[in-house]
Amino acid sequence: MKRSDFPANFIWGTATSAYQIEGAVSEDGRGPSIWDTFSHTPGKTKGGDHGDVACDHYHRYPEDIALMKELGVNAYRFSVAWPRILPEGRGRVNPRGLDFYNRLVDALLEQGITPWATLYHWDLPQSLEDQGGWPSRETAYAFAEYADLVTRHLGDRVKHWITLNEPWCSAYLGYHAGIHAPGQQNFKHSIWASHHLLLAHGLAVPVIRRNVTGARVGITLNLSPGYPASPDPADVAAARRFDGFQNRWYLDPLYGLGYPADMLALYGEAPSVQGDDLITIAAPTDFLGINYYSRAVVRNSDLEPYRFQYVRVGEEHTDMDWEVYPEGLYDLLIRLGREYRPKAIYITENGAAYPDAVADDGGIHDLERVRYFQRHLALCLEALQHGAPLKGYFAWSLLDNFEWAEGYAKRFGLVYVDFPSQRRRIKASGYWFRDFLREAVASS
Ligand SMILES: OC[C@@H]1[C@@H](O)[C@H](O)[C@@H](O)c2[nH]c(CCc3ccccc3)c[n+]21
Repeated sequence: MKRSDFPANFIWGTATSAYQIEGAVSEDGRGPSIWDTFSHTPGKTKGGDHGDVACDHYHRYPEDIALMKELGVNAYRFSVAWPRILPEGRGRVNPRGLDFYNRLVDALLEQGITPWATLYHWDLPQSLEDQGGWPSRETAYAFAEYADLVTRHLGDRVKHWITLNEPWCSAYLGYHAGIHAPGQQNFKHSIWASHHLLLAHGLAVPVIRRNVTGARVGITLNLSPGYPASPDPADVAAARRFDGFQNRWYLDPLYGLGYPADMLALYGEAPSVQGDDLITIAAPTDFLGINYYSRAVVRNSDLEPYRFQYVRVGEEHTDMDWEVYPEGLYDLLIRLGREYRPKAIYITENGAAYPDAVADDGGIHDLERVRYFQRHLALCLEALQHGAPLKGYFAWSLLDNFEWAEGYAKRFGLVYVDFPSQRRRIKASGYWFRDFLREAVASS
């Protein structure tokens, strides 16, 4: 499989997010986010890690753009930090926050790299959380105001916009599982949060289109195909519930189907839908972003409210203990193409954590990660050849970075970061990706 097997206009990129790489959390007027609060709360992140410095990208972005150039990517997916732009979430604008993204975008364009901006990658301004956070409908309106401000300032140069990164994570991990910021464990709040996140997306789509000539707008979802652990009908039903919990709860409203009836019945908790919300949420988009890492295998369980249990399967697992299962990406792409018929699909994240180390020769020989990329790209190609509307691929991630609750212990980068010195080193996977993009590799 080689680059020229893909369409000539296929987008090849790397992805990051603001809180995971920027650092400079109190510089140039940035306000606190829920991840500043959460990561500084004892016990919430591995080793008490936080994003205060991270990859110091706020200062080192020219060097990081040079790395993207060396890898040969033609696009870069980053996120805009809401608390840099509006330190209190709404109202007072921080011009130095906007200036950073102006500098970043101009530097990318200068290198011929197309900027793809995610408006929200989990760093909700703390003051909005203090006023209710995503369980409050007001936060959806605040997001639309934020989207308006950012796209008015960057929309002349940034044409590709992703409203939200993974609303499932913000709602479920943040408000029910409690393992992500703000760390609540309240099922009802997580359902309300999911609705207000989708509403925020729907409110922002027309705002972005109004502000950006030629805008291409979409949302990024973390989707996982669910497989029953056995042919037992109870396990098959559990897999359907998993699919509703992880995938259909978001896909159905976004594609005009409303919330899935089986899940509404299961939850017994209706989202706080008002008026035309479902029409707003189903605003037509230009693409669907998918973050794919692995599949789920589940069996039946009495565990309320989802009533499924994960089953650990497979021979190969990454450092996150996620099964390496590229076939799941193929199945997912084919299903989405058939069932939801998005105009275009971009893999906005795909990658793997492995315990990378600098070898005696100074290299990082992450051959497992090379293999992970090769296998997943091969299945992307197969899905594309079988009709999936796949138009691009962003590797997660450009740099080793702050991996949320796992802190800096989990490395996903094509580029190794030695955090004490901030020195970057391209890993074997980075060189492989570079050669793949240059078409210098022998076709495998
Ligand atoms: O965990 C690797 C990446 C994160 O670094 C990204 O910020 C985030 O967009 C992202 N999503 C997923 C899949 C969903 C997930 C995220 C974190 C923890 C568990 C599941 C994996 N990743």
